[in-house]
Amino acid sequence: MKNMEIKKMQTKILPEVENIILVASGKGGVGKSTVAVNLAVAFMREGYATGILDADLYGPSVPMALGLEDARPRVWKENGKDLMEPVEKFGIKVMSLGFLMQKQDAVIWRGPLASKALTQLIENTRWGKLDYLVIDLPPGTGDISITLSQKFPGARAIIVVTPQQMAIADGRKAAHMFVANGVDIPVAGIVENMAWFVPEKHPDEKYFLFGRGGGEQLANEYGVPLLSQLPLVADVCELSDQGKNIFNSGNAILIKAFEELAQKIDQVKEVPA
Ligand SMILES: Nc1ncnc2c1ncn2[C@@H]1O[C@H](COP(=O)(O)OP(=O)(O)OP(=O)(O)O)[C@@H](O)[C@H]1O
Repeated sequence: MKNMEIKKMQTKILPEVENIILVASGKGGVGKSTVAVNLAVAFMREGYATGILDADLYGPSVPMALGLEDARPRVWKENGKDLMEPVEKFGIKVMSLGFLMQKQDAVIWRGPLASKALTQLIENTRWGKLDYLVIDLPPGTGDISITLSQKFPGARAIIVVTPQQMAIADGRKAAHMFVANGVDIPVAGIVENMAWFVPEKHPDEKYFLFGRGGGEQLANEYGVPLLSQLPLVADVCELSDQGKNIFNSGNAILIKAFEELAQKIDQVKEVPA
């Protein structure tokens, strides 16, 4: 399919969004939401109008990572439809099903219902004009991720993995999801999170706690770039617990890594034909 046709299909659903980046992982806990949130902030800092959609219906962690647990979007009716305005934080527009649920609610929808709820969330949110919409997918390769990938044929994906071999096997499934099931989403590259640990008092030492080379191996297998290797830093966990982002940390390595990640993704805007 030609670039223009792909763009046109995407345009129908979100006409005012220029670029969609799907952030995926083969399994939970690898740092997918952390990467999605901080990538969105990095795009905003590059001067782009940016939004983030938390599509992880079963464990929406974006509101917490942004300190927005109690936020509620403005909702109004138009032509019988409930429309919503995203919540703003750090200059980015944020939408999550978490905003519409009580904290103790557990989402027990099965696939088709969950996909329908998400579709409504996407279509009824008034994002306004955006250069980038970052979508934090649920972990794994379930219905929601596949439905969403089919909805946005003009999107690009990044896959977050940790360096160990087991994680690579999961990352491979995520990468495969974007080329199978009638989905044809280009994988922009791999992000290896928790690649190594650097003790604060010994910044020259690197400890490869979870093995090494996994991100590179997956990137080579799929012929895509290894976009970034992010170290394991205690700050990350503490910051997200406090609703802060990497750019509040003063951690020069992480700040540079996210700036470069946003710039690399931005350099290759065109969808390959
Ligand atoms: N580079 C890092 N260094 C230290 N802690 C990290 C790093 N990346 C993520 N974390 C922490 O690991 C935990 C899991 O991260 P996160 O919620 O982003 O993972 P996830 O892949 O989105 O998981 P899930 O899909 O299950 O929600 C969080 O507490 C987060 O703060």
